[in-house]
Amino acid sequence: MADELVRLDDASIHLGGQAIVDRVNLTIRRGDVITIIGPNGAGKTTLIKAILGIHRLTAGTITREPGLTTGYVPQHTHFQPTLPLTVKRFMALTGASEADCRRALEQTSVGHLYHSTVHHLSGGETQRLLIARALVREPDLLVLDEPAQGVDVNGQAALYELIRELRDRLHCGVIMISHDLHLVMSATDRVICLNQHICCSGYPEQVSHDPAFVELFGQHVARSVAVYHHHHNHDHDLHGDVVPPTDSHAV
Ligand SMILES: Nc1ncnc2c1ncn2[C@@H]1O[C@H](COP(=O)(O)OP(=O)(O)OP(=O)(O)O)[C@@H](O)[C@H]1O
Repeated sequence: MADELVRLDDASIHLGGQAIVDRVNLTIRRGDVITIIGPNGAGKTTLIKAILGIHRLTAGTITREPGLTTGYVPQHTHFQPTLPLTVKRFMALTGASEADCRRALEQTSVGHLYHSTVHHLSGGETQRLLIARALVREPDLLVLDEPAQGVDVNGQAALYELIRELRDRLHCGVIMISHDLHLVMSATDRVICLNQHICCSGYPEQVSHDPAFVELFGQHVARSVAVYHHHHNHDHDLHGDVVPPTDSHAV
């Protein structure tokens, strides 16, 4: 199918004799922003490593678009504190040209930090630097493992906004793992709830009402996510005043 970047059919990964990922079916297309949620140890990182080709499937198939390039932001990046490392040097380690490094840094709005030391960056700046590194090869698919970790709440919303902007500007696909359920529900097109197998998946609002989601995250979380992702039950006129909904908006 057109724009299909990666397709998993009944994909399983067994590690140490256990099914860590169990018969997952998933298609990622250009333009998608897909978020994987699920409890600790659910196999989320293992699944995205399979998408990247780091883990081999033990059953099922994975099909990648020929010539697919991926950009990856791993869950843990440790900067050695005893080594003074500048943003410039960190980006140069990718082997990309200075122009490409600078372009990627501009794309994540941290171009002004080119000569800064990586240890002095804030949580949000660090994550933007890591996304910039993943962008230097102009990936078809951006794979992000908890991109908002270490970022304050306002910064998290801005980061998810950036990810959507990058998807629009670069016309790539995005698959990410997140634990920030509220932000996920507002910033993603499709949610996959993983607990070895896919418990439920779909548009954020569908998923938040799914019994499997409620079972995994509890009534309280499900209710708060559903409230957060509310429908407007009214429209506004040209002056901003509230008016009854038109038929096309009625829910
Ligand atoms: N090489 C390995 N051999 C055996 N078990 C492994 C291996 N790698 C990971 N696991 C196990 O697989 C399970 C899933 O790990 P994974 O990191 O994919 O989970 P996760 O959903 O990303 O978790 P978290 O949200 O805590 O990051 C864990 O129980 C982990 O201990």
